[in-house]
Amino acid sequence: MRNSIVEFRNVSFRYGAEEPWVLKDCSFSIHENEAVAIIGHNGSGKSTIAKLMNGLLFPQEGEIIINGQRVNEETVWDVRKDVGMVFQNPDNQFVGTTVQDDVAFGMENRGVPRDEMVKRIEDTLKAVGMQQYLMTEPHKLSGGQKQRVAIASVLAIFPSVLILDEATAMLDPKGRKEIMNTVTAVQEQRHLSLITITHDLQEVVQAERVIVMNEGKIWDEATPRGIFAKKEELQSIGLDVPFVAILSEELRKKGVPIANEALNQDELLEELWTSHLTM
Ligand SMILES: Nc1ncnc2c1ncn2[C@@H]1O[C@H](COP(=O)(O)OP(=O)(O)OP(=O)(O)O)[C@@H](O)[C@H]1O
Repeated sequence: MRNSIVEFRNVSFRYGAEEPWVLKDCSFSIHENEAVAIIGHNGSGKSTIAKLMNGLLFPQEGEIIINGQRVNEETVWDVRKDVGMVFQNPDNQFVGTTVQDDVAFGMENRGVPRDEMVKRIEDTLKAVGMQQYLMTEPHKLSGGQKQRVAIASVLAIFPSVLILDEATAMLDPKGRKEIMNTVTAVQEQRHLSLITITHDLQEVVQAERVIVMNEGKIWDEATPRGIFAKKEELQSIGLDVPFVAILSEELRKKGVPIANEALNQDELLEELWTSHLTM
């Protein structure tokens, strides 16, 4: 069993005493080197969870433990070293005038020695395929390149957890795929826990586990296969399911014996081939 890196224990949160509860009694864990997707309808509380994880917000009830440490005003700077976040809009995440300055910024704030900084800038930009853009001004980069630099800036702090909060939402399908491939490679290399908050079904399918939020509560958590088997229930809470899952269901209704839930085209073809052999 892998160690748990993030633990939410009966967490409830609201943005003000007069505001409605945004999260109510949420408990879950995320383990070392685990890739988890958090999904849910708009306003279900996903981004709030991300902000609670790195101490941008604090819960009114319950507790959040990151790497064994309870998140509060005293531990928040340690926690932020451990939990890196990349947001949706790359233009809001730049502070440096060159790519190099930008990656250096977070390290400067944390007092990383200069030689070490130079090494980390080189290593992290290489990890995200941006080493040739060291001196480029960020506004000259494409959306996907900007997100790669934002990821490098976070990785340079050596977090244990990387949160992507709709970080690929502004990219085209190719750009999304490239970013996710890069992040997956980095996750494996650095044994990171990866939390992807997303509406993109392809990203959900890539996760080991999916946490489904509905109206501020955890509605379910399971593997992508387990989650997408509940097609109608998911649709009833405003969520999409992959097209192959809908197609499989329709084929089943027409009498095609598809035994296992398919998550992509290749798996569905395999299922159809197997059922053809047994018919
Ligand atoms: N700063 C804020 N002040 C007051 N209410 C807020 C604030 N930020 C978010 N909320 C409310 O909290 C609820 C949850 O918002 P949150 O952004 O966590 O949802 P989400 O699941 O990430 O949504 P989306 O998929 O649209 O990004 C929403 O009802 C939202 O209006």
